[in-house]
Amino acid sequence: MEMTMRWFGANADKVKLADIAQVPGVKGVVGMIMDIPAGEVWPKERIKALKDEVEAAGLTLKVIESVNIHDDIKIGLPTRDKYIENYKTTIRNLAEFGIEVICYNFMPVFDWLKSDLDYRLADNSQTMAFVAKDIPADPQVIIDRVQAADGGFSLPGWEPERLSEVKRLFDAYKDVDEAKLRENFAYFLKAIIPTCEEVGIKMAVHPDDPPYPMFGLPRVVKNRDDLDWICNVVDSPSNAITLCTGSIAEDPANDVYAIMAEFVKRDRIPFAHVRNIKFLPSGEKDFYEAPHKSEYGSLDMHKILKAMYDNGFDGYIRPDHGRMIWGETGRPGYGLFDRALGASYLSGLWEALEKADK
Ligand SMILES: O=C(O)[C@@H](O)[C@@H](O)[C@H](O)[C@H](O)CO
Repeated sequence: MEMTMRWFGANADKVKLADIAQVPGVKGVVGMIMDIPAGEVWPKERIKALKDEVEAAGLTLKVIESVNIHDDIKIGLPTRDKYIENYKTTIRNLAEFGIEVICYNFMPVFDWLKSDLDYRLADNSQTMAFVAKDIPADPQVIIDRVQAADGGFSLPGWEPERLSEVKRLFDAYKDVDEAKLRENFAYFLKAIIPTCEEVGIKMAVHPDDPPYPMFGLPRVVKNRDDLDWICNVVDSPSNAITLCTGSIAEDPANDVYAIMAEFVKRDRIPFAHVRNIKFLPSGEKDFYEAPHKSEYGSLDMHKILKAMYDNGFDGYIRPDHGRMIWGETGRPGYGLFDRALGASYLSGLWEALEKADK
């Protein structure tokens, strides 16, 4: 297991690499080049510059999150082949600089969705929440809300230039139902996984967040059976999963512990986002993002890490969204302090699992 933290790049993150390097247990960063639009090739010199910068801080760069998938691929337009070729070039370029895992998602239009980016806990820490009745019927309302609360940092998957086109995008998806989205997903995987195998990269899909349809858009990475379908559609260790415990557990019907155990055992989880959520009494699927430690949320983090440990997990972990605490401001979910506490806590649990085993 190697502990990492996500970093958005010097121009896009308030958190400094030097600060991440001081977090006990954290060995690497999960990197990103925010200004390359989905569909374009990541040039070698940009990747090299990122890697050099990360390594100069004493950290490793083995995981990229995300190389986003152009909507034309998800919609299945004829232009998709051009974007798939670009994606393959990016895979080759990343492999050349030692990248092992690419995290991505296959959600139409939006990345993750929350109703509240400034949800206050009793201790006045600031977190994010999903309360179904507060999700407006008009997606534009939620876009405006996210952009008003993003702390001045465009949130991953919520880049203003894409979302300005949201009406056109919704229209383009009108004939894409779940079966069609799956077909387009299979087409994409069949095209890129041979390249991944050749260069030694694992593509690791992130579960839909939340793991059920939103705004009438289909979703196909929602539960155990979807993950099984993905693993089987191209049966290769290069076709893998970023298991995000928070996202998958947002549907109480999903057994996060069993899903983790099964897919680690099948050697399909090279990267995990480990976070806790706390269900709210207001609705079956309402929750807020809790501090990582088990006692604050609805998930048992020891049980999650034990499912990973017992089944031979040897990939990368990162703490996930943290609260804003101690006066910190910045990109919602991605401050330094609470994620550092999360990383430390998860590392401690992992040490205990290792020692109990000896
Ligand atoms: O919620 C988050 O912040 C992340 O987990 C996602 O933005 C994640 O990076 C993507 O869904 C993967 O492409």
